[in-house]
Amino acid sequence: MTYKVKEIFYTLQGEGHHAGRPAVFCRFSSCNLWTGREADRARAICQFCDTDFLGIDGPGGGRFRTAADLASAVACTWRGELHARSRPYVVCTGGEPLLQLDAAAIEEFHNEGFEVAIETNGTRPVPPGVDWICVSPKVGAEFVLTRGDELKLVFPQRGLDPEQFSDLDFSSLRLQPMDGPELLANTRAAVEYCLAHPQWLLSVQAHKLIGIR
Ligand SMILES: C[S@@+](CC[C@H](N)C(=O)[O-])C[C@H]1O[C@@H](n2cnc3c(N)ncnc32)[C@H](O)[C@@H]1O
Ligand SMILES: Nc1nc2[nH]cc(C(=O)O)c2c(=O)[nH]1
Ligand code: SF4
Ligand SMILES: [Mg+2]
Repeated sequence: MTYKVKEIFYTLQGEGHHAGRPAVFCRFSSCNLWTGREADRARAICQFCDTDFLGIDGPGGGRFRTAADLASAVACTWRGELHARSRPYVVCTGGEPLLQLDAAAIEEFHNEGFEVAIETNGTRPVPPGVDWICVSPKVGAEFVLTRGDELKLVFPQRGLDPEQFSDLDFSSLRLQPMDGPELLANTRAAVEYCLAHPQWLLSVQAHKLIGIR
């Protein structure tokens, strides 16, 4: 299996439950809910995406012929010291990582000593072995991943009531204001929602505020 990867970089997780945690981000190319081309955005199922995931031309990106090659590139990107309190951490994202991430890659990440997290839109099943599953459902897309660790809902989405999701089997529920022209209003609405529904915690995209990737 060849893996197509847009970029691999070391930064802090900016979002959700693990915000602030150092991680290697492995951004897989392509998504099943948008082509990634601006010309197609208005017809896409997911229209608010904040990410360039097209191609393999980002820092550390490329085609990796084997799972071991991919894991080795991720391991080379980790810059933290080894410490008993924390294992190296890789966040598999995209695009939609579940179009490519398979059991072999997860096993090789583990062999390199990594804890493996995923950011997914919830339309595909997760192979076994992933240590932290963060699901972010999109209105109009199928939704098969009804359990995981973290449900991170971009808010607001037209026709989507967070309470549709609050009884599902996730230990962490997050509302993340939709970035874009309405970010300020969306943030205010998300704050109000969390104040009234304390089962939901706010997720701000901290990396954007502090100017890291
Ligand atoms: C770029 S996506 C890649 C992973 C996967 N395709 C997904 O949608 O979960 C990573 C995270 O960014 C969130 N996201 C994308 N665009 C956003 C935006 N405009 N505002 C806030 N969050 C956004 C997604 O919902 C997801 O939680
Ligand atoms: N710092 C940082 N944190 C993130 N958390 C989820 C991200 C993503 O694009 O999946 C992301 C990202 O792109 N950068
Ligand atoms: S599902 Fe994720 S990667 Fe795909 S377009 Fe939406 S936010 Fe972007
Ligand atoms: Mg991002």
